[in-house]
Amino acid sequence: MDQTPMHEASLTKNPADPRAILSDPLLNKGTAFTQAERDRLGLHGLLPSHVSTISGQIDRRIAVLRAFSTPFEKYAFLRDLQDTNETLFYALLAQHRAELLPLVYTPTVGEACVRFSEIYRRPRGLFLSYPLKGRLRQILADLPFEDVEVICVTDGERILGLGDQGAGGMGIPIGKLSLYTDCAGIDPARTLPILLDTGTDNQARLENPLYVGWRNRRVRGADYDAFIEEFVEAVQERWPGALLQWEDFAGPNAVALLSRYRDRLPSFNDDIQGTAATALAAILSAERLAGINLSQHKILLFGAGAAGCGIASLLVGELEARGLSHDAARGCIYGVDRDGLIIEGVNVAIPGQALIARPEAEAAEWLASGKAPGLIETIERAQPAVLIGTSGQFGAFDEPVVRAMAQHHERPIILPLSNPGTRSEATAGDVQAWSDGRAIIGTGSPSEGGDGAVTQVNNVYIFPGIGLGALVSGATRITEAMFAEAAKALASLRSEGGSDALFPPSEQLADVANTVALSVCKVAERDLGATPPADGWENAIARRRWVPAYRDDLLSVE
Ligand SMILES: NC(=O)c1ccc[n+]([C@@H]2O[C@H](COP(=O)([O-])OP(=O)(O)OC[C@H]3O[C@@H](n4cnc5c(N)ncnc54)[C@H](O)[C@@H]3O)[C@@H](O)[C@H]2O)c1
Ligand SMILES: O=C(O)C[C@H](O)C(=O)O
Ligand SMILES: [Mg+2]
Repeated sequence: MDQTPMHEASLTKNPADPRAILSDPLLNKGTAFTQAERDRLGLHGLLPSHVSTISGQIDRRIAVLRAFSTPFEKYAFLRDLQDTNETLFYALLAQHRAELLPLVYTPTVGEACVRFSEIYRRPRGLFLSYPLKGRLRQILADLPFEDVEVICVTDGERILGLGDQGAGGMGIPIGKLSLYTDCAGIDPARTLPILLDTGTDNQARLENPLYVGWRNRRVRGADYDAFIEEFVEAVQERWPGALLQWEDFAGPNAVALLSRYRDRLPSFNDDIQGTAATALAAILSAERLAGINLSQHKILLFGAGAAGCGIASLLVGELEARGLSHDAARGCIYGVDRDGLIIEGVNVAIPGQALIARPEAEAAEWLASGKAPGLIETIERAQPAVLIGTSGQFGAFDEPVVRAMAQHHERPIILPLSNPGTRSEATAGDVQAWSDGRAIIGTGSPSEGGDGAVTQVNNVYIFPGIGLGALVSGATRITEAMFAEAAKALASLRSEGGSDALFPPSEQLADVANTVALSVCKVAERDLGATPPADGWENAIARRRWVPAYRDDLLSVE
């Protein structure tokens, strides 16, 4: 006997089931289906009577969203909208970007990753779990994701500063790709979030009966590497030329995967390279605001992991470009990690730290106490003009630290970049208060407790434009020069209006993405031989933009 439930049977037996269009988030218009569409597509009865416009829908959705009391509830509401009506989701986001960005992205996306299993409802993107090893090629070949242009992938091990979230990490690629569409106008049908589920070492997740991921400790070493290799080969075969963004991998894997794959496909690590360009742009803006010359000052990086070492590397390149020798450029940068000031031969923990390790001879006096100096001691000795936090250590920039920074500089530049706010080295309000309002401040997450002059220094100012520029120019590689130029392009957007803002406000992220994309296209033309279209890169960038408007060709869909 046929055991198929009746509603499923009728769905499969009738491919023209009118409900199919309502459950396709890229085609669904909800109450905005016109009477003619309802007639033609057989939607009468399936929708309430009122025929809305997209602007009416936006007004209704934003009113409903504002009635929720917590950011997490609002996040779940927005994700649900994204999974049911993607056009409306992006139209809403474009119209209310400043309000919604902190919900679909940092900081709320962090809580959403921690609580991912509680709100998991519908499939989005790909979960490729380790037990599928050996089958990835076939799985990708069989799935109906055609024309994918941008992939964001994580294994969930370093989700913001919140550590290992296993499969819950999927929230991050979903959020990043939402911004590829919102800011850079990449067609959502051409984006693909991927979670490589190689297990989790988060005991709470492993023990939680609700956890939706693969309940296994993390696969490591050669087995892990082979799985990633299989994944990359499968991606290259299925979507040749697609851009692959590595996101929120734990430090050592982040560095290793970038160096293994950066020359094999258009690919970059957002936490290393996107963050570096963002931080450099913030420093270039702040330098002009403070009226200083960076090459005559010291910069202190607190937390020299993937992000910190990426920033160091791009900074050294910038200082060299200004005429400093390699050693002089390195000498401008100090790194303090969990074992104090990073000193050659003493406490270099990862290869990237070697670039900024202080020579042992120079540090001999400092080591007299038998221990590498900590943050405050390093500030007192080096008197840096810039302090950057990528440590994930909440409150590490305390009052003595900020006061020490403010003692030697009229306008100290203080950038607690760790996310989310619960992992930030300092709040903007505290930095303002402890520096008597003199500090130039940028925080990774939207600032809480600061006034209007605090900039969100987050790689969302860079990665959408990098991706857009790479796609428009057809770049086969994402190069360091692209990040250096992107940083300069972003810094050039600082308004000279007298405010302390380092970047334009988030409302302008679409313009920012265009500017960054243009700088990438120019580097692709100069260094990779990309050919500009006859009417120039700007027009090519503008032409590419997907806009969140309902399709008006549904009446002709067969
Ligand atoms: N604002 C942004 O755009 C942005 C971008 C990337 C990363 N981040 C944030 O930066 C943080 C770090 O990211 P990552 O990818 O570099 O991670 P990571 O794990 O590679 O690096 C963190 C570093 O901090 C060090 N650290 C830990 N405890 C410390 C302590 N008590 N004192 C000094 N150093 C300590 C670790 O040893 C490690 O070197 C995260 O919170 C992340 O959210 C922000
Ligand atoms: O995701 C963000 O908000 C920025 C960055 O990529 C991070 O990992 O913190
Ligand atoms: Mg990240």
